[in-house]
Amino acid sequence: MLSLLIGFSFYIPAFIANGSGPFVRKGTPIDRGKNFIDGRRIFGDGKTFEGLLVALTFGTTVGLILAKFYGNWWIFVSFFESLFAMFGDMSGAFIKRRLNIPRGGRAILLDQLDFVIGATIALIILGIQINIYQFIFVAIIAFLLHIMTNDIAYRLKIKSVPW
Ligand SMILES: CC(C)=CCC/C(C)=C/CC/C(C)=C/CC/C(C)=C/COC[C@@H](COP(=O)(O)O)OC/C=C(\C)CC/C=C(\C)CC/C=C(\C)CCC=C(C)C
Ligand SMILES: Nc1ccn([C@@H]2O[C@H](COP(=O)(O)OP(=O)(O)OP(=O)(O)O)[C@@H](O)[C@H]2O)c(=O)n1
Ligand SMILES: [Mg+2]
Repeated sequence: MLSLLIGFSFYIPAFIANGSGPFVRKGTPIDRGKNFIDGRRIFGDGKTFEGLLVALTFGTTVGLILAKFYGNWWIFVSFFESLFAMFGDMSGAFIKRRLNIPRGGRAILLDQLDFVIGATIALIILGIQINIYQFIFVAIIAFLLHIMTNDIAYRLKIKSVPW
């Protein structure tokens, strides 16, 4: 059980990074409004440079706390993990646009896990061992937390959709 909690703690920067993006209401779309070859937006207006910046700032900041437990290089790990979490979030948006799901449209599992997959890739690149049980545990927690926090964010008017 302890190993599951330690595995979960590795993902806190990604959670905070993904959770802080929505505080940016209007921003500069990363795809600059351009369309992909299929005539639909590359990412859509939900992926902005400002959101990326806020996500990286908060994700890296939480690394200062993790560094107390895991050593200073976790400040870099948190930055790198937050960056990949946001790449995962952008990949999720890219896939949703290809599937003709509009910005803010629902994509169960993809919405909840896109940033977790991105963060996992970052941890693997950095050689941080995550076993399958830890990954499944984090994926379940992220799925549940995502549904709950999106509901809260919707009620708080932070998000225009509750997912
Ligand atoms: C992770 C740990 C150690 C504890 C979690 C404790 C907990 C359950 C806190 C409740 C969170 C809360 C009160 C949220 C308020 C509403 C909110 C700001 C939600 C964020 O937006 C929803 C969603 C957007 O996802 P999407 O872009 O993919 O649609 O955020 C995704 C949610 C998660 C990744 C699950 C984890 C969420 C958190 C750890 C808390 C939310 C993060 C913040 C409040 C960021 C802190 C930064 C600022 C600017 C205050
Ligand atoms: N790189 C990012 C990621 C998120 N956000 C903000 O956070 C909100 C919620 O993020 P998310 O749910 O991932 O985007 P959606 O609006 O659902 O758009 P999509 O369908 O493309 O996921 C977005 O609307 C946007 O305002 C942002 O500005 N920049
Ligand atoms: Mg979404």
